[in-house]
Amino acid sequence: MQTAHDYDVVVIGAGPAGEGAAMKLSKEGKKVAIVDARGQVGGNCTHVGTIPSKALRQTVFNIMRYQRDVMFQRVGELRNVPLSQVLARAHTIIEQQVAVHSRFYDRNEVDVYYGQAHFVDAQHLSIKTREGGTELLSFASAVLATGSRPYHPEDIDFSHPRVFDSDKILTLDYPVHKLIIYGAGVIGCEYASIFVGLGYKVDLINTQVQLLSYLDDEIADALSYYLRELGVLIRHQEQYERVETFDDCVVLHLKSGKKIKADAILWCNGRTGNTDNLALEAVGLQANSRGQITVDQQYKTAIPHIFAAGDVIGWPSLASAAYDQGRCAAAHILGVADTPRVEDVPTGIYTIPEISSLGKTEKQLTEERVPYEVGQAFFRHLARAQITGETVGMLKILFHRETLAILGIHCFGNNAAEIVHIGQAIMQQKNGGNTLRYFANTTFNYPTMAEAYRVAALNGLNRLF
Ligand SMILES: Cc1cc2nc3c(=O)[nH]c(=O)nc-3n(C[C@H](O)[C@H](O)[C@H](O)COP(=O)(O)OP(=O)(O)OC[C@H]3O[C@@H](n4cnc5c(N)ncnc54)[C@H](O)[C@@H]3O)c2cc1C
Ligand SMILES: NC(=O)c1ccc[n+]([C@@H]2O[C@H](COP(=O)([O-])OP(=O)(O)OC[C@H]3O[C@@H](n4cnc5c(N)ncnc54)[C@H](O)[C@@H]3O)[C@@H](O)[C@H]2O)c1
Repeated sequence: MQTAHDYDVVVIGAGPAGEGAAMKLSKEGKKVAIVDARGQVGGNCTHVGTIPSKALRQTVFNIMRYQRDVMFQRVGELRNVPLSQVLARAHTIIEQQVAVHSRFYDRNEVDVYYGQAHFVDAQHLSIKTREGGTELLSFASAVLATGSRPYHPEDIDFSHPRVFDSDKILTLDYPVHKLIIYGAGVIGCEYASIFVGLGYKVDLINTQVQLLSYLDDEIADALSYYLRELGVLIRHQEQYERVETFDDCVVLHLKSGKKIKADAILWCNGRTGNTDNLALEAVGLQANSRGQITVDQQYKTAIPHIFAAGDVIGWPSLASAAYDQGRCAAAHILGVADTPRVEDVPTGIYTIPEISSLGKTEKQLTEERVPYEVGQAFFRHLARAQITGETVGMLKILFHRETLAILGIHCFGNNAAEIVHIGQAIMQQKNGGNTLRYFANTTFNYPTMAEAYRVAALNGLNRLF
C-alpha cells in the first residue's frame, strides 16, 4: 500500500465549514490537512454561491440606483447589460477572496491538497489529485464539509445551452430578454431581483402558495409587492410538467396547463449534499435521499471520529452558519464539551429590497398565544434613508407586552442584513438586558439607519396600555 501522510484531522471541503474547522484545529496545535476538488480554496460559497451572487447583486443595485438619480440619467443606457460584463467585477472579488483564504491556510500551516477525496476505510482517505496522481492520508478524526450542489431532476437536460442552474448561470454569455426562474426559494428570489434589475423580463415560478413562507407575513408580502413593482411576474402554486428546449428558446409546461416561453430557464429548485463520491460505505456511513448526513448535537456523525458541518448536513445551509458549525465540530474534536450547537441563525436575503430577520414571526407568536406587541419604523421617515434615497423598507420589532423582552426582529430595505445585528445583540442579552427599553433609552448617532430602533421602540411602547 502507498505510504500515507499522517494527520490528526483531515477536513474534506475548503468552503466556510471546512475552513472554520481547519483554522480552529490548527490553532489548537493539531496537524491538519484540508482537501478540495476545485483546485482553489473558498468552496462553492466563494466560486459559485454567496460571493458571485452578492457581487452581482451589488453591481445591479448600483445600476438601479444610478438609473433613479436624475443626475445620472445617461446611465439609463445600461439596461440589458451583458451578464459577462457585470460578472467581471464578481471575478475580481472571487480572486481576492481566494487570495485571502489561501493565506489563512499558509499562515496556520494547514496542508492543502487539491483533488477529489474518498474514504478507503475509517482511518484513510484517498485523493485523486488534479494532476492525475493519488495521495493517501491517514487521520485520527475527519470533518466532512463537502457542501452542496444544485439538484437536477432527471428529466431536465442541464447540458442544453438554454437550461441553467445557479452554478451554470454564471457562464451565461448570450443576450437574454426573457428568463424563466423555476423555484422561488432564496436563490430564485435573489436571481429574480438581479435579472429584472438588469432589464430582463423575468417570470418567477413558485411551487408554494407564497414567497419564502417562513418569513413574517408582512415581510413576505412586501417582497412580493416590490418584486412585482420591479417587473417580475410571479406565479404561485405551479409545478412543472416538462421543459421543452429549442435552439433559440425554451418552453416551460406547467401542470396547470399554462405554457411559458423564454430565451432561457434558470432552475432554482432544490440542492443536494455532495456525498455521492465519498465512498461513505467504506466507513459505514449513509446519506439521506438529499445527499445529506445526519449529525448529533456535537456535529458528530454515526461514526464517532467523523464529524460533518455546513450544507452537507442540511439546515440552515448558509455560509454564515457553516463557518460556525465547522468551528463547533472542531471544538468537539478537541474535547471542549460545552461548545453550544449553532442555533438562532438570522436570515439575510439579498433580494432588492434586502430582507433580514431573527426570532419569532407574528404568526408563530399568535399560535403560541404569546402576548406580544409590535413597534415599527418606516425607512421613508428616517433622515438617513431620505439622504441616501433608499426609502423603501421597514423595521419591525416584536416584543412581549409585559416583560418587554424582544421576541423577533424583521426588517426589509437597504442594509437590512446589517441593521438586524443591532437588534440581535440586544435580543441575545439574557439576565434582564434584553428589553425594548434599551432602544428607547439609548442615544443613537444621527442620521443613521440604527435610529430605526429608537423609532420602532417608541412606536411599540406607545401602543401599550
Ligand atoms: C446562489 C447562492 C447564493 C447564496 N447566498 C448566500 C448568502 O448570501 N449568505 C449565506 O450565508 N449563504 C448563501 N448561500 C449558501 C452558501 O453558499 C452555502 O451555505 C455555503 O457555501 C456552504 O458552505 P460549505 O462549507 O458547507 O460548503 P461549500 O461552500 O459548498 O464548499 C464545499 C467544497 O467541498 C468540495 N468538495 C466536495 N466534495 C469533495 C470531495 N469528494 N473531495 C474534495 N472536495 C470536495 C467542493 O469542491 C467545495 O469547494 C448561497 C448559495 C447559493 C448557491
Ligand atoms: N441569502 C441567503 O442566505 C441565501 C441565498 C441563496 C441561497 N441560500 C441557501 O441555499 C439553499 C437553497 O436555496 P433555496 O431557498 O432556493 O431553496 P431550495 O432550493 O433548497 O428549495 C427549493 C425547493 O426544492 C425542494 N428541494 C430541496 N432540495 C431538494 C432535493 N434534493 N430534491 C428534491 N427537492 C428538493 C425544497 O423542499 C423546496 O421546495 C437554502 O438552504 C438557502 O439557505 C441562502
